[in-house]
Amino acid sequence: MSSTLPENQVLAVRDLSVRFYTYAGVVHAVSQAYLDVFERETVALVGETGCGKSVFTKAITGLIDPPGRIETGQALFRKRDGTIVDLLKLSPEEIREIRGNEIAYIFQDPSSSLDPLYTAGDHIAETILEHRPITKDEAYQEAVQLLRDVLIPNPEVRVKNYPHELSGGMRQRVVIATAIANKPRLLIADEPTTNLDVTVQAQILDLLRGLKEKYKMSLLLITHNLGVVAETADRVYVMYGGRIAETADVNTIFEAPMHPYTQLLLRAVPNPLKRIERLESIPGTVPNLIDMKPGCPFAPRCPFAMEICRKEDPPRIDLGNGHVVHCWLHAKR
Ligand SMILES: Nc1ncnc2c1ncn2[C@@H]1O[C@H](COP(=O)(O)OP(=O)(O)OP(=O)(O)O)[C@@H](O)[C@H]1O
Ligand code: NI
Repeated sequence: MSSTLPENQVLAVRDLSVRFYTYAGVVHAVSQAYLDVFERETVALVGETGCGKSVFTKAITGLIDPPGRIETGQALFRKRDGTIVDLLKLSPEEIREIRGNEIAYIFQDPSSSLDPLYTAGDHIAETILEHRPITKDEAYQEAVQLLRDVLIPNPEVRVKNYPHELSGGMRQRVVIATAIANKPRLLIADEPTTNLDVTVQAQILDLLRGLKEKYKMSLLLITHNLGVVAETADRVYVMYGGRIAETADVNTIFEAPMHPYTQLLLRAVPNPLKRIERLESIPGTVPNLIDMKPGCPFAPRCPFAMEICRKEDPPRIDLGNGHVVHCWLHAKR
């Protein structure tokens, strides 16, 4: 692939493979994965636990540590100044300059991203001062404004609060305020509502949607929750066993899914807007990604699996309008 991007594209990941070299064997966490994010869109990455969602997004933000290794891939990113960089080729200093700045990351476990010894304001100001040459006073003033943006009441008071003085929902709002402190072009949110109660979940999602518009960001949302996908996403990538199984716009995914895994996911949650459930209701177990053999990772659970599915990696079938499925069932024979 060349190192240019269409003007409205923020991110293009191609052929990303990440492995972990463990004593138990080689974990094929992500294999030949890809993803596009265009300006101001919300992209959802969905799939069962352990399918590689977090490793995928950590890889493109330089957060894979040994024994993990990026084996192949390219992740082109358009910076604010218009230049295009391959995130996978940057030095640790260069990627640190982008992370928390042009690309912000909300981690799966929000409580662990706040240090109990620092106030809400400290967290936000630190992120600002890491990337921008302004004074400490100015950074704390911005922190108050950011807390207001994430709809925390009495931000002048809250800015001085320590994490233990805040509720779970408030803590997540502080995490979000920190993430948007430098006006990122791309916000990656990894299960941003896990461990929050249902009403707070809805508020946090509303907040993210509002901030995305206000700050003109793109949002890459990792989730198990199809209700969240239906309400929030423009386009969807379904992952299974470290691979992309299917991608399409959100309506196509819900109305005309082509991959048997996507179809089963939707059957497990008949009305995604009404019944918000996790995706664990499909028979069989999630694949073991250790020492994977060729063939479709879903074949052992697939009701339609054919002989070839167990032997050869599925082909990429382009159905048009951005709908792509990786499945032997749809190959021309
Ligand atoms: N540091 C590590 N060492 C070894 N294996 C790892 C490491 N980190 C992740 N893995 C493995 O990589 C695979 C993908 O993990 P990942 O965390 O990306 O899944 P996920 O889709 O984000 O799951 P969840 O929905 O539970 O967050 C899993 O098999 C996991 O065990
Ligand atoms: Ni994860």
